[in-house]
Amino acid sequence: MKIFSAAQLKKADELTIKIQGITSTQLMERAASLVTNEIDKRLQNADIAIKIFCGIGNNGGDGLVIARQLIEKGYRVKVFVVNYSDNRSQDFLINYDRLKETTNDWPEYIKDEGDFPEIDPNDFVIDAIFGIGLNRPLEGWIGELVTYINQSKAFILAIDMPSGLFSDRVPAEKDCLISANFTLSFQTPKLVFFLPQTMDYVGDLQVLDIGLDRDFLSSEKTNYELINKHEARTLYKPRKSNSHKGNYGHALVIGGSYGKIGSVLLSTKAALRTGAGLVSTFIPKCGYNILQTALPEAMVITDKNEEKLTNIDHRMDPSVICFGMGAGKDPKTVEAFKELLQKTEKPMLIDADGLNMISENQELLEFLPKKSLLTPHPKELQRLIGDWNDDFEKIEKVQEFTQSHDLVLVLKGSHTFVFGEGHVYINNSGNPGMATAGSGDVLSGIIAGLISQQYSSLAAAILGVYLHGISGDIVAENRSYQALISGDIVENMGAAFQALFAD
Ligand SMILES: NC(=O)C1=CN([C@@H]2O[C@H](COP(=O)(O)OP(=O)(O)OC[C@H]3O[C@@H](n4cnc5c(N)ncnc54)[C@H](OP(=O)(O)O)[C@@H]3O)[C@@H](O)[C@H]2O)[C@H](O)CC1
Ligand SMILES: [K+]
Repeated sequence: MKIFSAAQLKKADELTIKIQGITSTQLMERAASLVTNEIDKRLQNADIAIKIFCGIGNNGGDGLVIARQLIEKGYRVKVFVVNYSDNRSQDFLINYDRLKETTNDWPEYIKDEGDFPEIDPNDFVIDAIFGIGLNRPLEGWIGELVTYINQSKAFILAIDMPSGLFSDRVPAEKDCLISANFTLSFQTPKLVFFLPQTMDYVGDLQVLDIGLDRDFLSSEKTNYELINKHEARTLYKPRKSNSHKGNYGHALVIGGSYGKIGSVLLSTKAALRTGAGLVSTFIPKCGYNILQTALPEAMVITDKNEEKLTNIDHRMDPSVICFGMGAGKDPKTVEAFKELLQKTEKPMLIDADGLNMISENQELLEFLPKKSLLTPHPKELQRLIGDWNDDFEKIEKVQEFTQSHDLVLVLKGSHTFVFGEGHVYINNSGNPGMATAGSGDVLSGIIAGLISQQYSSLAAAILGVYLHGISGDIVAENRSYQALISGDIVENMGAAFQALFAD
């Protein structure tokens, strides 16, 4: 699902009105009706006090339509106009009059702190104060009102955007903005719904298709795409029955050091569970019996050193090398990594200590094969490209870094972001239970397992991240977040592939 900017959505709005021969009032009615239906579905005529705070623009207009429709369905609704300006949008005015024809309980006006209404923790608050038209931080009493609403502890549903949240920048420390329990947003999600600094203001999210012009939505260019099942499914390559393990490549996982052999085991098993034809590992001698016992399906080559990697003489021509997990940072290992880079042409996946070695020896970057994949978590990223002021600057820095070195970068997080070929793919599977030891090793193995099967680095990263998340969701469903361990993600890869095609 593409992610558009506020300006692009406004353009879509205007185009839709023209092409479909409707008025903006009819489009507002259509959009707001979808919200009313979602509310009605969940409330089931519950006798709950609904308090709708309406701005004076079209977000407010939505709120007025929702109020009228909920009143017509018999709900107990009270409307407050947040009178932060004397301008009124056309559609606000039209719906203000329509609301007054529907009820004798006319909207109350809020003009300053003195007008703030009582809000009970059991109330259901609808935030229709600002949407994508927000163009400056909330000032004075408007900011106070938003803070007051948050402090009420009432359930807050935000329409289109939590008020005070910009669609194109993170809020300043002092900014006031609605902290919604739920956001119903129109047509496409906004980038700020997925950034670490802003996603918590959104709460649970549902995107409502308000029928904006399809041609515009499919032809309009954007660098950001949300990856759900539909997008992941299009990347999947079915298997021919007439095939053999050679068709699915031979991955080589290189890593491990004394006491950290488990990470290599997790990556190797994940690559096999993802469908790699053959997987070999190159590890220090201390890991030999462990690997051969724990995973008979994998082959093992050992370094001459007992405890760490000192000379990676693998004598193979692997489809893909996955390097770094558990490798440690001994100078001899760094030297061995450098020699490995210099003799490898095919894209490599570099994770964990491999990333830290590059961070501490940036000259290694020039030896990285093109289209190689880096899979940092935020801390490893900071060591690699330096710090950033906010999530937008972070995205710009990663974009610049990946394009200048022709790399793919997987930035792990509650929404993992995949950067490649100038685009940003935002993963929409996974859960907090996956923040557990070894989860990153498993992800690296999954991605390497896909590259081994001739997926491009970028496709393997996008599909691999999605499947990793789906597998984790299946585990969390059956075992809870707390009990999820990374080996479960490996074991549930089959169910993840099946889930890709379940409707
Ligand atoms: N296609 C769609 O997505 C549809 C969206 N709809 C809804 O329309 C809003 C966007 O409505 P808009 O009128 O453009 O803007 P807002 O309602 O968000 O804001 C109203 C005006 O408020 C002023 N403003 C902005 N920031 C502040 C601030 N910090 N303090 C005070 N006032 C502020 C600004 O006007 P100015 O003249 O002051 O600049 C805004 O214009 C969208 O979010 C949806 O809810 C349609 O209903 C259906 C289609
Ligand atoms: K809003």
